Amino acid sequence: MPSKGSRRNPSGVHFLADRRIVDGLIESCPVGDGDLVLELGAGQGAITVPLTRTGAEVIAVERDPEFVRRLRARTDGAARLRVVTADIRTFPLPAQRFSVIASIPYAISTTVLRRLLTPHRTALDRAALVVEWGFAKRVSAAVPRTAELAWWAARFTIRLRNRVPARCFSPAPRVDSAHLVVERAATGGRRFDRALWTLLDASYRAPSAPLRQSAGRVLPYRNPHRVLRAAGLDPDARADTVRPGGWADLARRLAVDDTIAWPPLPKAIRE
Ligand SMILES: C[S@@+](CC[C@H](N)C(=O)[O-])C[C@H]1O[C@@H](n2cnc3c(N)ncnc32)[C@H](O)[C@@H]1O
Repeated sequence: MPSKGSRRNPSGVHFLADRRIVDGLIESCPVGDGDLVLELGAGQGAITVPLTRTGAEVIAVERDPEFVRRLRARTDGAARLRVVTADIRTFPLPAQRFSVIASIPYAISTTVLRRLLTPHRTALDRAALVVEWGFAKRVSAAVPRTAELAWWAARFTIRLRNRVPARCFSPAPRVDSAHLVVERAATGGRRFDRALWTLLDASYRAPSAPLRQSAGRVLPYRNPHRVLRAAGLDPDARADTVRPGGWADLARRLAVDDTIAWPPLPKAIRE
């Protein structure tokens, strides 16, 4: 969502105007009775209203008081809906498991994904998101470009489901968007997280170095070849060519080796 308004679009907001996109989002992230779902940037309710029919408990967050007023009027009487006037960059996220279904503002996509995916104790289960097309390509790339993207992709599967053409919004933005699906992957607890982050941090500091050298720096083994090969990784490959599943496999193997004392996670990942 381009943030600057224009004469044609004073609020700068692009509302979803294609019901098939909304239905597809909800279908890709099934929620129902007993589930908690957050909508981040609810606008005037294009997604909120169909969400109220799923039976899930819905928290719709929107910072624009006028949109909140209209949304409350439109959903008056919806039993399991809470419409909250808040900033999604600071709104406290639930400690209990939750899903997110939302068309998030382009300008703060990284901030929103970081809040949802970076903390190692995040309670996010699944998400179906409409995001800007280029952003979706970056976060769902088979080979992540940064340690943070690799951290996200090793702990969650992130799939670009389909293109959402600009014409599906009113008014239409300048660029297309994408429907992104995020699902928690089976990982392995605190030691897994520590091993994973330590490997990623070391490797992405020297992304063009061979894996045996960069990962080898944090492995206590004199010869890291064997453990890398056992995880299906080529010790001579560049560290920044490893796929998220490869990092996860390696971290899982190393996490069970009690002789390794992994450093604590940095503050940015603990919180
Ligand atoms: C792309 S629009 C989506 C609106 C609606 N969900 C839809 O699909 O039609 C994003 C919404 O996020 C709201 N928004 C932008 N920045 C926000 C923030 N920091 N906190 C809360 N809401 C925000 C905008 O006011 C807008 O309603």
